[in-house]
Amino acid sequence: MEIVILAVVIAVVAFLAICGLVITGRRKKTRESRAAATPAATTTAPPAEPQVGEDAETALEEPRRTIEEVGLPDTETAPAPAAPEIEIPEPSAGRLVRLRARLSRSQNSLGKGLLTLLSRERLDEETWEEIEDTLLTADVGVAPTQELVEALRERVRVLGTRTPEELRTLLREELLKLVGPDLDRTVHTETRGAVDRPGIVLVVGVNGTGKTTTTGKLGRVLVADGKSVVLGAADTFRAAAADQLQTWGERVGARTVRGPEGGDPASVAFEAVKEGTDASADVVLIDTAGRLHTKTGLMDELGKVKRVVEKHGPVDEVLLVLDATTGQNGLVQARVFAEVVDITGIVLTKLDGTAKGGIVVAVQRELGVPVKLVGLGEGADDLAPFEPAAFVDALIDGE
Ligand SMILES: Nc1nc2c(ncn2[C@@H]2O[C@H](COP(=O)(O)OP(=O)(O)OP(=O)(O)O)[C@@H](O)[C@H]2O)c(=O)[nH]1
Repeated sequence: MEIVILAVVIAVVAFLAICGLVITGRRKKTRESRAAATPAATTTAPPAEPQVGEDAETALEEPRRTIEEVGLPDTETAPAPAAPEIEIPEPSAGRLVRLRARLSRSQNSLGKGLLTLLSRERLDEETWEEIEDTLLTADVGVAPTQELVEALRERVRVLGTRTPEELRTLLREELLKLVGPDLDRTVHTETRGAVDRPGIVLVVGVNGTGKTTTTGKLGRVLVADGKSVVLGAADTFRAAAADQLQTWGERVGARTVRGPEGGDPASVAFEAVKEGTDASADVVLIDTAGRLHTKTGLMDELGKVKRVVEKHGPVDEVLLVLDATTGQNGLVQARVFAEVVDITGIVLTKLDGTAKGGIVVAVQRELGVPVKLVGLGEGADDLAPFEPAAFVDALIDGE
């Protein structure tokens, strides 16, 4: 009997031991699988709220490489920086006709306005006054306006009948007379006489009128005409102006001579002509500074540039750049510059952005110097030789 009891106790103990082992094993498995899931959640999902201070999570960083482990780029096989591409500028002939839409868009009020007034049933005193006002608003200037109105009145009176076609022809002829169809508008880029040096062109004007841009664009016109050009960045007061000019030059393969910022503009101008001569270039274009602080200051600066350059020989062209949108203010600037240097030609920029095309007439009268070039946009080839007939046609015909 005792033996039977002992056997039952052993059996019960053995059963309990087996059950205990199975439960422990299951718990362990559950813990392991939870542990496996947890790290993945902390690395990928961002914390719901940003945490700061001690609560902040430490940034997870990639293992850093030491300097020895970081390889240097293979300089021998790395591609060399591409040389800037040389552009082929558009030929300058006929540009005004091609860009005429730009002009007429902004000048509509002048030509169209005049034709509408002239086509009225009765050309009474009031109408003639309105015609005068239209011309004055377009900055034609007082004296030229009176001349035009008088000439038109007389011709309309003599003509008697007046069809729209006749009126258009009359207006065209009278406007053309004012603009001056016979003035010499050649930009003189060639040396006079048998001298072995490049033509010298000085570009002057108040900063912001488009002087540097015009110098760059003119360089392109000359390159398009088959000439070799050296640019002189004598506007040393603004480093960006020299950079700007150099960029223009690089685009057409023209070299730019520049000096240190704040350096002597005259010495840069002198060097530019010297380099142009040594390189047998056809033309040297010199961009000058136009700080209109005082007339004497300007006179000193520009006068010196001109004098120093003239050690190489006479300057062939002095172009004054004027912003057409500045109206009367442009005329005041023109007067000051004309007292300081002998201007031989005018460049009117931003004619695409103004309805005051009459400034062409006014400024020519003021200085007795022809408009030779006009700026009709910010594009590289938007500088056009000025052609009076194409200009007047654009005023009258509009778009
Ligand atoms: N719409 C229009 N913009 C022009 C024309 N000519 C020049 N500009 C713009 O006028 C701005 C001034 O031109 P710049 O050439 O920098 O003027 P700047 O007189 O040389 O002035 P600095 O460089 O300060 O000496 C630029 O944004 C030109 O693109 C033009 O004919 N039409």
